[in-house]
Amino acid sequence: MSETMVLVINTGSSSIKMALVDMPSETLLAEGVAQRLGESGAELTWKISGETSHCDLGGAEHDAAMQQMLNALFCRIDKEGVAAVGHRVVHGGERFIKPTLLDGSVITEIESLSHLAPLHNPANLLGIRALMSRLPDLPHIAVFDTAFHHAMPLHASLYAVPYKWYSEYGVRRYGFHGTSHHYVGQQAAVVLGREFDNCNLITVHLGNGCSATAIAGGISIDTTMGMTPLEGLVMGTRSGNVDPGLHEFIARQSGESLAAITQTLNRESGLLGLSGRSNDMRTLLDAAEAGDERASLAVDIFCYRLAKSIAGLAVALGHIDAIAFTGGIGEHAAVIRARTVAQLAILGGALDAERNRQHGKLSQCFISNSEAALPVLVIATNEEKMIARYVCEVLNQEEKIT
Ligand SMILES: Nc1ncnc2c1ncn2[C@@H]1O[C@H](COP(=O)(O)OP(=O)(O)O)[C@@H](O)[C@H]1O
Ligand SMILES: CC(=O)OP(=O)(O)O
Ligand SMILES: [Mg+2]
Repeated sequence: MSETMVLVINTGSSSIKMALVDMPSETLLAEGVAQRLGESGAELTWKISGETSHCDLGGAEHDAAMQQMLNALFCRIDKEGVAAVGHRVVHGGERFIKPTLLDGSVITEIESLSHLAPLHNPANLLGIRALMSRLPDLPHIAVFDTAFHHAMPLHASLYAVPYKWYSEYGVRRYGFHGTSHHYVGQQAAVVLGREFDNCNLITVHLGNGCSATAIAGGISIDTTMGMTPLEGLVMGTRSGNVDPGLHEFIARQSGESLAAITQTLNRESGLLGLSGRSNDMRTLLDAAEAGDERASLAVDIFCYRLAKSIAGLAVALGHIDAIAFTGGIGEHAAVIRARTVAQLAILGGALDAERNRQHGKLSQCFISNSEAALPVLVIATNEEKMIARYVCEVLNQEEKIT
C-alpha cells in the first residue's frame, strides 16, 4: 500500500492513548497518553516529532481529558495527511468479529453493548463521536477487543448454565484485550524465532484491566475475561471472579440493588477495594514497601490469583512455548512478575533475578533463568500499532472492492 497516516484512539478504563501512525512503516509520528484519569494524579504526556510535553490534568475524567488531548493534537499535526481513524472498541458482542467501518447503525449497536462493558464502551463512544465530528470526511474504523477471541472453542466460551441462556440471550464468554494479546503473541513468536501459527503461548496483559490468554495455532483458545471485562483476574478497580452467590448475599445484607453491587464490583473492588488506597500498582508497591499491610495484602492476592489463572490456562495448551508479560504492570513491575512466576514452579517457571530487574534498561525480552523449563518474556504491547494494521487491512480491502 502507499504511504498513509492513521490516527488511532485507544480509550481504556483509566487512560486514553492516541497515536498518529505512519503506515506501512509503523513509525509513531505522535503519541499521547492521558493516565490515572479520575484521580488527583491524572496527567497527559505528548510526544510529537521527538519533542515531549507534559501537563497535569487536575483529576480530569475521560471526557475532559479527551477534549484537551484532541485540542493539543490538532494544533500540532497536519489533518490533511490523515487517511483514516482507528478506534478501539472493547465489546463487539456476537456481531463484530472483525474491524468494521463505523456508521450510524454500527454505533447504535456498540451503544447497545454498553451495559456489558460499562467502563469501556461509553468511553469508546465518546472518542468515536468527538473524532467523527472533527474529521467527518474520513473513514472511521472500529477495532474490537473481543474479535481476537471470537473463535474460542465452545468448551471455553460457554458457562455451565442452562443452554438456552446462550441460545436465547447470548450468554457466553467473549474475552477482551484481544488486540493486545494478538500483537504481543505475534511479537513473542518473533522473539522465539517461531511461526506465530505454530506457537503455544500465554500472554498476560496487566494494565488497569488485567487478562491472560492461551494462544495456539494463531488464535485465542481460552482467556480469563468473560461475558464482561469483570471476570477473571484481580484488576485495578474490578474484583475479577467472585462466588456467583455474592450478589444475592450482599443485596440481603445491605439492601443495595443488583446494579449498585455490580457497580461496586467494577469500580470499587480489586486493588482499590482491598487496599482502600488506590487502583494504581505504583502507589500500592510504594505503600507496601512503607509497611501498609492492606496494600501488601492486595498485591499478594493479585499475584496469587494471577499465578493460579496462568496455571489454569496451561491446561488449554498442554505444552507452553512461552509466557509473555505486557501492559503497564506487566512491562514495568519486576516485583509482580517475580512474585507471580515464583508461584509457577509447577510449570517450570524460574526467573533470572537480574534480567527481570534490569528489564526496560536492557532491551532484553527473556527474563527466565536459562536453565528454566518455561521461557518467560516481557513484551511491550502496542495496541495503537496493531489497530493501525487492522485499519490498513480494511482500507486495502475497500480499495480492492472499488
Ligand atoms: N513502573 C511501574 N511500576 C509498577 N506499576 C506500574 C509502573 N508503570 C505503570 N504501572 C501500572 O500500570 C497500570 C496501568 O497500566 P496501563 O496498561 O497503562 O493501563 P490501561 O489499562 O489504562 O491501559 C497501573 O496500575 C500502573 O500503576
Ligand atoms: C478491557 C479492559 O479491561 O481494558 P483496560 O485494561 O484498557 O481497562
Ligand atoms: Mg489498556
